[in-house]
Amino acid sequence: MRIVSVKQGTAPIASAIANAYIDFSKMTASIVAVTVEDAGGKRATGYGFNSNGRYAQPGLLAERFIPRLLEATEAQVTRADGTLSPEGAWAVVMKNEKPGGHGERSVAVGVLDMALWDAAAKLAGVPLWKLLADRYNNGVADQAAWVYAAGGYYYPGKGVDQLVEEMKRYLGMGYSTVKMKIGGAPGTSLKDALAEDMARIEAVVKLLGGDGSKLAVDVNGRFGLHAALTYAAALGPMGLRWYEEPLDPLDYSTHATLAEHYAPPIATGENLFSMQDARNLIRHGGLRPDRDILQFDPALSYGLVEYLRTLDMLALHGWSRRRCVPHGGHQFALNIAVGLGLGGNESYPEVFHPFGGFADDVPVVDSKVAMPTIPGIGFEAKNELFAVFKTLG
Ligand SMILES: O=C([O-])CC(=O)C(=O)O
Ligand SMILES: [Mg+2]
Repeated sequence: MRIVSVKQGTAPIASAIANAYIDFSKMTASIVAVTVEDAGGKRATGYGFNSNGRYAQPGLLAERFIPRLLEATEAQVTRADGTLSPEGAWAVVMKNEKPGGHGERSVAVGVLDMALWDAAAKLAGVPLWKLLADRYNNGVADQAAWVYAAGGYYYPGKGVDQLVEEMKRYLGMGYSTVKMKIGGAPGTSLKDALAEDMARIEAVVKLLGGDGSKLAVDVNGRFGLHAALTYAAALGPMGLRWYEEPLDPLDYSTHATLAEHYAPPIATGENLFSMQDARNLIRHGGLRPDRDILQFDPALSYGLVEYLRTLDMLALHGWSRRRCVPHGGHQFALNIAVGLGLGGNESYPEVFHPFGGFADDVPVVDSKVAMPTIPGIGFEAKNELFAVFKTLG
């Protein structure tokens, strides 16, 4: 195996939406194309991008990670059976990088990792979910992935009626579980913010036939312990699907305190970018393996090579993979969910296009989505996204 070329670009995913912590008015994503050639001269180009929420990483890619990948020897990127080794490539790009302090280099490495897995599956002539099932899951893949519709963002002039209309559209698309943002009411007291959010939440739960277990709410890490507990007291009786990122993602002991006071599921992890950070959450966050949801996003956190380490760590700590529902609503995590037997995947029916969303013409039925059978991650079956990759030449 030989790395032939690596190209990178930056694509906009800006929009007027906001969560409780940031708006997306200047959001960008890195895109890469990695061309690989096997010993028989067969070439494949894999594509990668970074998940929403972190900006494009052109500097880190150009200065460190792409040059290292281009300098990799054939032996370094080849497995014993002659196939492409994303693990070997990972070790090459991470050479001379100290542990800890992950910053956003995990985002840059994740973009390359995604492209390498896409190329590996294309060279093998199989969809990535199948390659993963065969290599790491005893050949067992799920038939489909459970997906939920994430949205319910704050948007200028958006009131409760528009929020309910948006959620109604998701139900019409085949989703049965939806997610909305909370905790973002600007400039109000905690009491007023809670009253406003409860009105929004109650309107959506009413649309869901009164079934709170079909609604997740997402704070995007905005609350401190007092606000998190105040909301927890109000949300508890509603039996929501989960209460997401109520606290700063790195404040583990405060999660443990919240978990003592809030019995229904808590979800977090989308802003933890390494196996070690994930392990600290598991060790110190007081989360409960029988109900809580782990949202580590392989595209933001050094890619699938690192995510495999995270899954091993979870197994050692007695956590099932079914508790993992990655953040990011992208096809990469969808392949991982199906091929490795996770609990499901996020989906963004109306935001973060064209990076969010799955293959064209694959309908969501009963909140489940099946996988295309084309080789690789499936980008070629998603026209709008593939058009963006084609700009790399
Ligand atoms: O709004 C965001 O940053 C995305 C997010 O939290 C999610 O999809 O769970
Ligand atoms: Mg979130």
